[in-house]
Amino acid sequence: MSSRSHLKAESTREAEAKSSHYQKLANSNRSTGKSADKTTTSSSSHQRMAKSSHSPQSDFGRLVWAPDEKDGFVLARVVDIATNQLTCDREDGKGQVTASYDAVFAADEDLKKTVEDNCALMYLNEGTLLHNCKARYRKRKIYTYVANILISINPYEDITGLYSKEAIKSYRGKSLGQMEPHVYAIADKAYREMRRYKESQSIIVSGESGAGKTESQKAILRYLCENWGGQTTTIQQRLLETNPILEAFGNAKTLRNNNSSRFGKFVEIHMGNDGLVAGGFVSHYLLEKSRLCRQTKGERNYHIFYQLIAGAPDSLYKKLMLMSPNKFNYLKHGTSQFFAHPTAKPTVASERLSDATRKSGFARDPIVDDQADFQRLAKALAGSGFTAEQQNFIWSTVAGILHLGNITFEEQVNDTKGGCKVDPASDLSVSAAATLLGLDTGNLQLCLCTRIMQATKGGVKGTLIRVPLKVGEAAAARDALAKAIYSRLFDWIVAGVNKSIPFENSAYYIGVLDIAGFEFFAVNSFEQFCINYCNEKLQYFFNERILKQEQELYDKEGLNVPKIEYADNQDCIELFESPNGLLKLLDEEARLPKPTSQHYTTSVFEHNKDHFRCALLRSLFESTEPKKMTGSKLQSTSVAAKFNSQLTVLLEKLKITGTHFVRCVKPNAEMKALCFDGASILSQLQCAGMASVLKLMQKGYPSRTSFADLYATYKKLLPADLARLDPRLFCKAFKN
Ligand SMILES: Nc1ncnc2c1ncn2[C@@H]1O[C@H](COP(=O)(O)OP(=O)(O)OP(=O)(O)O)[C@@H](O)[C@H]1O
Repeated sequence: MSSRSHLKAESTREAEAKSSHYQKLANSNRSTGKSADKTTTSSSSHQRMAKSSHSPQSDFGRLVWAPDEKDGFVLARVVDIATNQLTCDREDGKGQVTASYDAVFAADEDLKKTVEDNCALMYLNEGTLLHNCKARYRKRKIYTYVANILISINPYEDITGLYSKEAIKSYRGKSLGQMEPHVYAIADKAYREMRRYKESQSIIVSGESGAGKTESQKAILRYLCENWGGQTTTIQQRLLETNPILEAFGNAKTLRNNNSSRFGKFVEIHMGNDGLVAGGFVSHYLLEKSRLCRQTKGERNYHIFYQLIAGAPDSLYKKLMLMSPNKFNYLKHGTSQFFAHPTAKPTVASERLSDATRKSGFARDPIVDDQADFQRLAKALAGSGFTAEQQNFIWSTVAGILHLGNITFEEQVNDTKGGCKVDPASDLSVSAAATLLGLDTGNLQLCLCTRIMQATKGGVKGTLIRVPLKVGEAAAARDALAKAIYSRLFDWIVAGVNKSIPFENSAYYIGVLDIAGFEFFAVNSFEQFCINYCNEKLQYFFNERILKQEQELYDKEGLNVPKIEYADNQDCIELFESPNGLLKLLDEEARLPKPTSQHYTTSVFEHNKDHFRCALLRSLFESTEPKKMTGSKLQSTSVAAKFNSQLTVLLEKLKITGTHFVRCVKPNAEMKALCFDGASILSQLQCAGMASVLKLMQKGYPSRTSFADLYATYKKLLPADLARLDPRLFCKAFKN
């Protein structure tokens, strides 16, 4: 479990952090097998409870963290103690707070401390965690540990030297806690454990949109490539170039993040037996397709469209028949303002600019620069082995999709079947789309205005019939075609990227999972539904790996630590996955001749109305066998089913690797540098399971050291008889 080097690290820490905690949850994933040569020690101070639940009278006049809607917690002094609640005077003079005992946490001991690992505080709870993170964040220290889980709070500004080459070198080979908390330290730990245990590792980076997941993932990738890139620079260069490629096609400006990844990814960095980077592999999940045809006000389509318009050389621009973003239906509903780096002087020709860019200039962002990013993308594609012909195919397909979106339809007045035809005003768009997508213009027109049906009765069974589409249906078919082309293009590009970073010589890998976090919107899209489901699964994995296994270890070692209750979300996962759950019913609905949201929700409620009540009883009667699909209208795998099976594969991978967690936090909704919105941050930390971890640490054994280290410390002072014992037996004797 813990390692020798962690104890060494302790001596380099500040006095206040004396009881080193870096190791506590340390690889609780190893708690069963590889912990045999480890033991635990406890710091008795941590056994004291923080809450004011003990001896109420002694709490009178005490400084506490009291809940606050805006700041999460405020400092306050207990002035009244009632049966179920406390009343406190706020220290900022802004009145009183009345709250239940459970919601108030002792503050007096740790007020002036800021510690690298939150577990080094006297009281481990949400109040002290938030305070510690805030105090550190003010000093531009964005990283804090809770045990060996890293909390990373987005600074929204470049912090000098934080990711420099020197920093990369300085973390190499250092145990967690020897250096300031950093995502590099987590990457290094993963690397060392991969080598030590000869086992692949995963780093799970989570957090809501804009929290900094992608930037963390990139930092980890850079760290590994820079330190263990090996002799040949090609592979590491290609690995690093996956980012501009994936971001161009899979990232977009949203209201929450100018460079939001609209897909999930698991990037494996493969290492050979020599410990050097040997290749890589990117798995991607659930690209948000709805964005392709329509964007929320203030958001954009995928970066590639703007990059191409802003950055394509004149000849390519003409060949692709490009225009200003305002002239494309798939771009003009969102914001079509171009982006540039704050210091850049873009040279985009004025006819390419959108009205918004002409009026307000370029939006500035250090990460998104449409014109320059096009050059970067072309270079990255070439570097990743995409030939000139393949690149042209990509540009043509992207432009073809834009022209496809400009095709509109009108009713066929004389058509008795109520069919439609392509609006003559969009003839040019049809021919441009057909040319660029390599299709026949007439055929494209026909396919957009009709659908093919196979007769199942009457006439000659099996005959294919063309059924005319109404205007709305044809528009929907056009959008579906655009989305299908784009998502297949994305798959093809990722496959090409993977081909460029082969990993035949791989012994193990370090996988970095960057997947969008929980989000809650007034109207949740299907994609968000899937993402939330995925997050429930990951949270379950976190609970199992960190909370459950840690408690099992305490049980196994007979440590008598009281059980910590944590929110078990198995119920919620079953609601998605059970034979009558949300996913299965969705597939069934899609197979109906006329599926409706109303019918779907009704059947979900009907089948699951008692879901959270009589789960046990129901399980006695229910078959766990999934229902067989019979004579279906829908032959292909649904998006939900595909995502579900991808998720199963992913979780299987995570289960057999050592895991490390980076919890990213978005500090404020305005994307402002160093602005700490306490309430929102607290809620993110709670969702990430940090409150439960702290509870466990408070009651459990946050400090650990190996038998070997304890033995080495005391050996010289002991009589020869005892010193002869092997470390494990020695520790046993020592304990008794
Ligand atoms: N460590 C950092 N230092 C400086 N700026 C950062 C850092 N991390 C994130 N940012 C800023 O925050 C923005 C959002 O970060 P990022 O794209 O990594 O978020 P995300 O969690 O991946 O969001 P999404 O889920 O929407 O993809 C970045 O574009 C960058 O401007």
